[in-house]
Amino acid sequence: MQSTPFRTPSPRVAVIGAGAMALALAAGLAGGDPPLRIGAVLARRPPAAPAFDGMAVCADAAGLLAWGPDLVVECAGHGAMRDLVPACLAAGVDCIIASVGALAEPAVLADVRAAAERGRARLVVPAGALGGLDALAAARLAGLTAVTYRGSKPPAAWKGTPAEEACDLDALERPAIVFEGSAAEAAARFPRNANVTAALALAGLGPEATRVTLVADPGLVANTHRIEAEGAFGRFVFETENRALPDNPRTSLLAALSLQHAVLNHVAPLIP
Ligand SMILES: NC(=O)C1=CN([C@@H]2O[C@H](COP(=O)(O)OP(=O)(O)OC[C@H]3O[C@@H](n4cnc5c(N)ncnc54)[C@H](O)[C@@H]3O)[C@@H](O)[C@H]2O)C=CC1
Ligand SMILES: O=C([O-])CC(=O)C(=O)O
Repeated sequence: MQSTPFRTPSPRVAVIGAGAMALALAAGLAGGDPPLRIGAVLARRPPAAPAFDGMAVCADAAGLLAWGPDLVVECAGHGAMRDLVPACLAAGVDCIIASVGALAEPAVLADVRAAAERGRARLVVPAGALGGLDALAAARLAGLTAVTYRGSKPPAAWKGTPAEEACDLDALERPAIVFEGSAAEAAARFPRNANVTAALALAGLGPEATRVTLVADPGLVANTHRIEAEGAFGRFVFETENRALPDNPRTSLLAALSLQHAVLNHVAPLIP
């Protein structure tokens, strides 16, 4: 038998979405050691970037499933997560998702859970642009008392969001709070900027009790995420300053790398 660095000889990995994160994921996996080529993409139109060359292009969930993936990575948006991921899970295909914010809606979480149970498949929720969720999920087992999150991005990253109603993004001279509330509300109102708050809520205190502050800061070039957590375990503070992807100022490179790591974790026998 041919030797392979993966658990199966040729893992069949597909991606939903062909935007900034899918591009970074495809290029990252193909350039890795060992290289792993994503074989299929579900996209609204055939993607032009060379990173997608050679991939089967699918138009819908039926086409994707007909290609025969053993792993699907969603990086398209809340609508794609809600509409496409349950079908993949119900068909027995494991999924890794970027658009975690969709799970802050209890009905969507229930739907996805039921589909995964029906298909005996696994939904993987990566930390995305955040870090520290392994510690938070472990700490939760002994009880958490408070989890707060503060996410700060340059004004350009908040364009086209409700932050435009909170301040004049083009005229900001100092940091402005554009949202304060629960993770549930943050994930729903900022579907392209606050998926991390839903991942934090799932790992910790849930969508209502996780407190969120979102900030537009003209002094920043990086997307900054700060978590503070307290509970029976003690206390931790985790902060990361993330470079954005070249094709999307809202999305951190670390979010794409987190998906890449989750894919490798799924296909490799051992990965640190
Ligand atoms: N968990 C995390 O830390 C993060 C999660 N995200 C999530 O990842 C998503 C993707 O991020 P980017 O690649 O930066 O966004 P992007 O806007 O660059 O790309 C999204 C792509 O998905 C496509 N798309 C949308 N709905 C689709 C559908 N139903 N079927 C097929 N294609 C569809 C769009 O046409 C676009 O090409 C975001 O919308 C957000 O929900 C983004 C950043 C961080
Ligand atoms: O990439 C980031 O920094 C976070 C983000 O957009 C999200 O959670 O939706």
